[in-house]
Amino acid sequence: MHRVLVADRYRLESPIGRGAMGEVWRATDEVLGRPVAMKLLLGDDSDAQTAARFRLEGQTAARLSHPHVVAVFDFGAWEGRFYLVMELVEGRSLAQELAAAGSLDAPRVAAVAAQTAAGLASAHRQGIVHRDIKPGNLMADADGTVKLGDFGIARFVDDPAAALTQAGQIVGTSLYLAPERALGQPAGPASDVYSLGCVLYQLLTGRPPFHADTATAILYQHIDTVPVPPLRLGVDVPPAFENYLLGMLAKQPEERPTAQEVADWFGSGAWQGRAQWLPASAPAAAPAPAAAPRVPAAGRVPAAAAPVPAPAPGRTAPVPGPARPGGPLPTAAPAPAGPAGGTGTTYMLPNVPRQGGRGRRALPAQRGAGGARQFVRRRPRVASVIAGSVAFFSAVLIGMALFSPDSTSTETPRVEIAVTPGAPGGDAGR
Ligand SMILES: Nc1ncnc2c1ncn2[C@@H]1O[C@H](COP(=O)(O)OP(=O)(O)OP(=O)(O)O)[C@@H](O)[C@H]1O
Repeated sequence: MHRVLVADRYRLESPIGRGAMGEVWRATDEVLGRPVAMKLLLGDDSDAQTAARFRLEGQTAARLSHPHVVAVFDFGAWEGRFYLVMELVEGRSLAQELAAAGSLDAPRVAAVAAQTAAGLASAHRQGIVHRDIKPGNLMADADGTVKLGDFGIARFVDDPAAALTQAGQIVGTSLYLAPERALGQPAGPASDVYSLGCVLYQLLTGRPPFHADTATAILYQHIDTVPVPPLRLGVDVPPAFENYLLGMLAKQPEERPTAQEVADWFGSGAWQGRAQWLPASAPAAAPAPAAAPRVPAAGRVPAAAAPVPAPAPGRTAPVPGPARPGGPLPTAAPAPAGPAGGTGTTYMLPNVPRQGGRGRRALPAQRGAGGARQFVRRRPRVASVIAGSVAFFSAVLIGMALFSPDSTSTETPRVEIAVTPGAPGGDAGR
C-alpha cells in the first residue's frame, strides 16, 4: 500500500483517532528513523482562527520539556493543512482505561495524580495554563506512565492577546470546568488543579463529581454544590486521599493546592494516611505537605469505617461556593461530545474584563463586593479582633463625647429629638 509522505519526511502509517481539531496518525519520521504521532488539522488552513489555535498548540507544547508532558517535535504546513508532530505515546488514554475498568484503584489514581500534576506544574512554571484537563488528554504508555497532552486550547496566562477563542467564549469540558470559569472568569493555574481534581474523582468513583442532563446544570453544580465524598459512595480510598482530593475541588481557587504541591503530596505516599488538613498556602520554600502521618498499608483505617472529616474553617474541604450570581448563568451552546468522555461544550459568556496579575491571584471575583464577607468567613478570628477593636474605640469616643467637661451632667444624658413645629405629640419622646 502506498503510504503518504508528509512534508517529505513523515510517513503516515495508520490513524489513531480524531478530535475536535484534527486527526492523529501514527507515522514514521524518515529523517530520524523513529515513530511519531502526527496531528493533521481538519479541513484547510483558510480558517484563520483555527489555524492560529493549532499553531499556538504547537508553540505552547514546544516550550515544554517534561517526562509527563507529550513532547512536540515539529510543526508546519503541508498541502494547505497544518500538522503537528509529537512524541508517540504507545498506550491508551485514561478515558479508555476508565471505560475498560469502570474505575481505578487508589494506588493507580495516586500515581496518575502525582505524574499529571508534575507535568502540569512544569507548564504553570512557564506561565502556561492547560485549560482542558480531562481523561482523554491524559495518555498512559505501555508501563502506565502518564503524559499530559493536547495543549490545544492552552494560552499563556499573562498574554490577554492570546485569547484566540471568540470574545466572550470559554472553551472546555463542562464536567471538569472550575467554578471561576463557569462564572466567566479567566482560567488560572488553580483552574487546572480543579479540573485535575474532577478527573481524579472520576477515576476513583467511576463518575465525575457533578453530572446532570444539561451543561448549564453542571456549571451551577461546580459553582455551588459540594461534591459527595468518595468514601460515602463506598469507594475504597484512604481518608487522607479523599480529604486532599476534596481540597483540590475547593470552590475558591486560592484554597486549592498548587500543581507542584499536588505532585509532591501524591508522590510522597502521604495519600495512604489518615485525613489531615491541607497546609495553609505556604511559601515556596516550605516543606511539602508530605508530612502527613504515614500509615502502613496494613494499618489503614478501613475506608468504610473511616469518618468523613468535617471541613476545617476556610481550608481543605470544599466550602459551599459563592451564592449564585444575581443574573442567570449564560446559555450554554452545546458542542458535540468529545471522544474522551465528557460533554465538550463551548459556553457563550459575557465578556469579563481581564485584570492585571497572574494566575491564582488575578481572579476578579475574589476581590469583588463579596470580599469582606469572604474575609470574615476565611479569617474569623482576625475579623472578630478587628470588630472588637472598632467597637472598643467607638465606645471610648462616645464616652468622651458624653462625659467631656462641657457636657458632663449628673442627669441622665438626654436624647435630643428634632421636633417638627406643630407636630402633634412632638415631645412624647422625652
Ligand atoms: N501523541 C500521541 N500519541 C498517541 N496517541 C495520541 C497522541 N495524541 C493524541 N492521541 C490520540 O489521538 C486521539 C485524538 O486525539 P486529539 O488530541 O486530536 O483529540 P481528543 O483529545 O480526543 O479530543 P479534542 O481534541 O476534541 O479534545 C485520541 O485518542 C488521543 O488519545
